[in-house]
Amino acid sequence: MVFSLSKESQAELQLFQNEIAAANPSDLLQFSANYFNQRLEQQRAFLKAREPEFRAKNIVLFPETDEPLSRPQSAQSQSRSRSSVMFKSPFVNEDPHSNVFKNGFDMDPHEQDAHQPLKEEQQHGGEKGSTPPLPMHFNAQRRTSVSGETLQPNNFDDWTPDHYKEKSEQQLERLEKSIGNNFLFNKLDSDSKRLVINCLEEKSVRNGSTIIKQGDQGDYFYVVEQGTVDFYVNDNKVNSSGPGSSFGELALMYNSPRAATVVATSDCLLWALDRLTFRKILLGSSFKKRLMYDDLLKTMPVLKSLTTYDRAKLADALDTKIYQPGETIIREGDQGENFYLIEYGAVDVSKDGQGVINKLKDHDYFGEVALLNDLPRQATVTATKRTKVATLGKSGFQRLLGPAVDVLKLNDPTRH
Ligand SMILES: Nc1ncnc2c1ncn2[C@@H]1O[C@@H]2COP(=O)(O)O[C@H]2[C@H]1O
Repeated sequence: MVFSLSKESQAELQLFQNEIAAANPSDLLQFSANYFNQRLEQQRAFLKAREPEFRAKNIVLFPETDEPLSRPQSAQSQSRSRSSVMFKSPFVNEDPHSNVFKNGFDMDPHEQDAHQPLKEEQQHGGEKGSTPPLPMHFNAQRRTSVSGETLQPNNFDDWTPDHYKEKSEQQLERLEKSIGNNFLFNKLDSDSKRLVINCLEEKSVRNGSTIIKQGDQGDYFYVVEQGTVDFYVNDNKVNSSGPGSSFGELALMYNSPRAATVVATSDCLLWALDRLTFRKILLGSSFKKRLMYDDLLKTMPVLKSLTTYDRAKLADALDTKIYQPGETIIREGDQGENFYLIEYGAVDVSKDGQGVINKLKDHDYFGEVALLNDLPRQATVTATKRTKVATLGKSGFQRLLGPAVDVLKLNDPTRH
């Protein structure tokens, strides 16, 4: 028998496959559990935000029992205890003549007749302002959590976005122009992007006002539409930024006090996203690399001197690579382009005529000598086990390692 997957299932699997390819997870099952948990939470969040619309149509999203969705039933369909309905993503450009949608669920063709009462909604579900149809056997009350990772968001089963408000066409147009291309939003799928945009609150701030005070608890994450801001750590100015930039993520990511004071240096127009929506929607996608590399960077002795902010910026610039036993990672005499941090595995460092001169393992680093001294590679590095490394390009190495560069210089094996 040949099983064929619906286009929706194929699209969902493709997304998942892309995520795996990008993350190269060492614990595939935990990664998968977290990934699908997050997808489910995002879908719930979106539906919860629009619950009043469903209620107005007598559709109960959150039934008391573990039964699937209850809905107004025709005499014909009342005898059926379980039913399937179609979830059309309201965030994508759907073809009104098709019942297959990106990031949504399609109707099981054998079950269509059993759902006359929903037909009208199914037909109009993609139009702006209409109530989105639901996935098959949907019950928003079921628990979603499966995570075992330290930085996973809290349990949000009881979470409803507090500040959800559909933006006007005019606001959407402005947002699209000003922050639509910001890297934070580009990484979101269309459902999540729309949810985040509708949870943003507009804030006008006068020149000279303090927007964030170092040491305070984190409440909002900010994106700058207009104006400029300065950052101060312990009263020393460390940074400035302007339109299109964002700030205030660290305290929300790490549940830590604000790491800097932020002061407006002109009248500013900001968009603020509340802590829970940030953690729920943005954290797992736009700040994924930071979550992914956080444990590695925190435990690397050479990076001990970096602040949370430095580590976050460093993580943004890292890429992952896996090498098989016997593979050459660096060849003596080549030009140096990358610095390497070993997440796990083992490598031999060897020199022509001398053989193996060093053995490195988890949380060691290599590739710094050529970059520090602007020299060709001084040794060959070969994986002796399956080895996962985080790589940092030359410009990132010079910009982002901050005080860790002094430690690298002190440890430079060619220095003496
Ligand atoms: N050098 C810096 N150190 C710490 N935070 C900084 C720095 N430069 C900019 N920031 C931003 O200032 C924000 C203050 O609030 P958070 O700690 O939540 O997140 C911080 C960062 O987004």
